[in-house]
Amino acid sequence: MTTADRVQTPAGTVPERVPTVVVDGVHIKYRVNGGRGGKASATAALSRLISRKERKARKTGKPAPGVREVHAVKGVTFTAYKGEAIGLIGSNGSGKSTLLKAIAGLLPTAEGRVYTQGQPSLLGVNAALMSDLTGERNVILGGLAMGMTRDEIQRAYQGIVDFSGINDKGDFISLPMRTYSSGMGARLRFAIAAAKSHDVLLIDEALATGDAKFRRRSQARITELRKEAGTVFLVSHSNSTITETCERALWLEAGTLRMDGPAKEVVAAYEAFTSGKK
Ligand SMILES: Nc1ncnc2c1ncn2[C@@H]1O[C@H](COP(=O)(O)OP(=O)(O)OP(=O)(O)O)[C@@H](O)[C@H]1O
Repeated sequence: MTTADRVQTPAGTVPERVPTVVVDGVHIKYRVNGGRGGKASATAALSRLISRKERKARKTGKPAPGVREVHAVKGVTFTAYKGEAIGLIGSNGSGKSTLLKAIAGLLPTAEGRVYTQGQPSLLGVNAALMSDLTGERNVILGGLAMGMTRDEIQRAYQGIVDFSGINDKGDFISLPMRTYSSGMGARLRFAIAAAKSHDVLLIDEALATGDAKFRRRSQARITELRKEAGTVFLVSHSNSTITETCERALWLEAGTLRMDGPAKEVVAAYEAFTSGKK
């Protein structure tokens, strides 16, 4: 632990801040096949797969002809600490979801490193639940995917259903998830993820689709999760959700970190930027 990890409080005590996520000069690039002049056809793609140029490009790390590169995150650096809830804000396509996926270990970095303490869990709008299975089966599936035992899931089951509010207006939990509205699906996914304590919980827009009552429940649960020793990251386009849920915010714009600081200050600067853009 270095002195940089300790903060001098006004009372003169020096509490230890435990870093949970360190993002160090991270660049993330996507490679997209296809583009112009029929090069995106299946035949062209297949021939590229076996072409010498492609193989050579892979060796040199440069994109092959017909492969476009999207530089989504450009040299982002920050440290997150235990007990923090951090909001990620920024315009569409600024790299928020990409950064979250990299912290979750789902995307490789082109440059730089991501270090995490403990197991990161990404809760996205598209979290891997099965739309043909009932909500009930998905609660079990989601619980198992998070490493819970069947007994633990059974004990948590009613709490998850109540938290999600899925059954508030009838017995929807026994219907396939494909019959749910996007808000209902997002609420169930959040309720499943919130049933367990996480070292690092990454939430991508899940709260935006809920109604006011559900948002209040979620905010209360996020506060508890932070107390249970975790770090929470929350991507949202709702500035009020960010200021109500997080005390720190990171503002990404075009892949770079524009600002990192107290959520209220960062959101105010971002709002000034977006209103000035109109
Ligand atoms: N699978 C992908 N393949 C290629 N490019 C991608 C892919 N996913 C995202 N991108 C590109 O990476 C950049 C960052 O996208 P990302 O989804 O991380 O932004 P975001 O800030 O989460 O956006 P939004 O607020 O619209 O959800 C964009 O230019 C986007 O087009």
